[in-house]
Amino acid sequence: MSGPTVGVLALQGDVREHVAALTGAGADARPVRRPEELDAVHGLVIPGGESTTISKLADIFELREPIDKRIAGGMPVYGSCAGMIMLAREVLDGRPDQRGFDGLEMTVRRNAFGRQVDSFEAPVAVDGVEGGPFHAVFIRAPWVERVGDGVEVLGTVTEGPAAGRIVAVRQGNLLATSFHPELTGDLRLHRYFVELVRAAT
Ligand SMILES: NC(=O)CC[C@H](N)C(=O)O
Repeated sequence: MSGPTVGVLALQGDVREHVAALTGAGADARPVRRPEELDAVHGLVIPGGESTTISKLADIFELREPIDKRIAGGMPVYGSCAGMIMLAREVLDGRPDQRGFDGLEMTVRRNAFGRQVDSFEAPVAVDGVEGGPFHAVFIRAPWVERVGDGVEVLGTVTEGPAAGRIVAVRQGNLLATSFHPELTGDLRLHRYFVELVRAAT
């Protein structure tokens, strides 16, 4: 059986890595830059990168409204790092003009881990994903400061100065992680997402 068609929002960020990970996870993966390309996919990944830039380009490429509509219609979306910020209803320490999609009922803090741990790696177990903790890579990552009703916390940092911080969440078909599984060759999270897309299609 061929896999579901999954797009990667290709405005800015590590698009190629997500396309490769999704392909490895069995999806028919492709970049999405135009509304017509969005129409052709059953799920969408918002990559890591720079959320302020992605926000600006989403308006310029006229993708904001179509993406919000697809989210409202139940399309599965997975955001990693900047993608998590783009999927949050509220952003702390964001730029005043940046705006996310109508995504998860949560508040994220941008660049939350601060200078000392700007970039770091830590084991993170994700509920629903078997095989032990992820070797999670954080690069100027956000954390989740508050979750609303209906948002499931799937993973927290378990050691070091950031212990206890929420870094993986899910609300219905929306999934977000502070870290970048697309950079470590661990396909489990992309497989989990591709299954979600398959189930929703
Ligand atoms: N690795 C990343 O995606 C970094 C996110 C970036 N700091 C932002 O605010 O969008």
